[in-house]
Amino acid sequence: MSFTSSATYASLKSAAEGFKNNPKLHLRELCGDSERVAVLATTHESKEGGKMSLDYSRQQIDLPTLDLLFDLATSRSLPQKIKSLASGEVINKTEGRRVGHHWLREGRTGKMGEEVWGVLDRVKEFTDKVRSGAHLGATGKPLTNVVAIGIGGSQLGPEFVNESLRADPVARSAASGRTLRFLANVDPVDYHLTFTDLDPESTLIIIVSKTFTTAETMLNARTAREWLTKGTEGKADVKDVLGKQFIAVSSAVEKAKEFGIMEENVFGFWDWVGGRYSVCSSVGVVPLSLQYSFPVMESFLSGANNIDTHFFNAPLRSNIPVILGLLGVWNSTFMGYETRCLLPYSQALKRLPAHIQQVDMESNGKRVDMEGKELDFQTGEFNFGEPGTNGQHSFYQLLHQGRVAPSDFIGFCRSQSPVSLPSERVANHDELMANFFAQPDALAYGKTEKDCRDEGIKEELIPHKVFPGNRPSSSLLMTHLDAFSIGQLLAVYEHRTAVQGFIWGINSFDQWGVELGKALAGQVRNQIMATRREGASVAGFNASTTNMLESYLKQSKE
Ligand SMILES: O=P(O)(O)OC[C@H]1O[C@H](O)[C@H](O)[C@@H](O)[C@@H]1O
Repeated sequence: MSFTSSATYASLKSAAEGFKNNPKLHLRELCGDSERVAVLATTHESKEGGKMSLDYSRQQIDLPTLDLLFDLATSRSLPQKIKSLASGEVINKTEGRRVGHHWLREGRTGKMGEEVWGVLDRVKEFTDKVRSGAHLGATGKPLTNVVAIGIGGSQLGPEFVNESLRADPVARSAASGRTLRFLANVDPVDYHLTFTDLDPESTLIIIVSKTFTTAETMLNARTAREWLTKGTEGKADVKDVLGKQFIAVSSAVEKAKEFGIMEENVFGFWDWVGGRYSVCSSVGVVPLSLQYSFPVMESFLSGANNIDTHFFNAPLRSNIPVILGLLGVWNSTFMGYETRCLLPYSQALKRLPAHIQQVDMESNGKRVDMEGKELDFQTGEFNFGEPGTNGQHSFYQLLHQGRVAPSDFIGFCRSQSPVSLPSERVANHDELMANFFAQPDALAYGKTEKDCRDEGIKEELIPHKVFPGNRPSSSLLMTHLDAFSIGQLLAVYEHRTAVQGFIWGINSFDQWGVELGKALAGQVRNQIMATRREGASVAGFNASTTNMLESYLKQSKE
């Protein structure tokens, strides 16, 4: 039976209708029910990560709706689908692949332990040698600068983890004297900003590409190779420079070799690791171990594994990724909210929203079900976010008085870098967290006309100062943010995405929607080349593109 013709779908649809414009089901009322609040909360605890507490009492659900959501999970065979993911069935059917990013963090005794650790042992050996100075650049200088060139999943995950670790005391001290930069955009400005102040003799370049065909990455790779060889010209043999300072991470080892990278300099991974799920493979572990040391990355992998185990084993009602995924489906499919926000109250998580944007939108923005049948409902959400408190001074106006965007607030009990001034009423981290606790309530409760009158607000200003409230959010409170808990957080959001895809009945693990634009860009590239080299006139495009392209070719200089 199709998703939308099932009885559970109909019940949830009518439950959602009941929540609209019903003052009795306003969050102000629901949040006052302490019994309900106690049910809509769960905690996952681990020795290394401390507590991860999820409170979803500010979601527009009551207890009967919650039961319906768990019925939906069962009727959509969620437990069986989670099992198929864990056991390695070919669930990415359009690409004929298994989905095994969780195997990357299972440890030596895991299902793919031998293969995974075959690579990880090499990564450890290589990164230890670079960090200790046993492996030097071609002119004998220590390789203290690393540039990782990659885009999409080959950049966003590693960049998010890099930002998250920068202020962690253990990682920070391990990174002392080292720099790690990422180059993603094919825009030459990005290349310029990345390389301009680096010394080629002390720079190690990593080309990160699962396919080793991505146009942007390949052009940046050729450009960086040129920078490296020019910058060391006359000081060392080119072969030696490339052999010691130019390495690759890819699942297409042959292609990397064809590009000119020596086999011993290629760190592989497998086709069962999707690009956007690859940060736990060499994609993340090579650059981040160079920066922060292999043991730090091992701890990150253990954190992700800790949540994999939770996801694969915990009952649905206390399973954090399952609950978050069901809430995602509830808010988008039934309540009709098309957007959602990820709001970490942590500067270290400033790139988490960007990473999860790819994980989620590239996975679940689909138009057909697993069998290729066109869907009669929308899947996926627009995801965006910024760290708090910055977002509060930017787009929260819309969240409070404009459109509704269900939000996930993430906060930590301890700061990575505490600051406390004796002259201040609270420590700086407490000030941050005061906002973490206040904003969800402001969104949920709002401010009524009566509240405004009681405050003595002038009558004509009251409409402007009313907050409707009833804006849903969840809060995730964790003990601290370190390599382990970063891994946990990553896995929570990876699995949330899978849950939503499983419920919707789509393939969350392919991404055919990125291909068309790439193909058209190829046609434009050929035209630009023909015009620049042979003066060929623009042909084969629609009137709009022809006009704009002609204008571009006229105005731009090569
Ligand atoms: O790692 P690569 O093969 O270079 O791919 C880089 C990225 O580009 C593709 O277009 C996909 O949409 C992404 O999922 C992928 O992460």
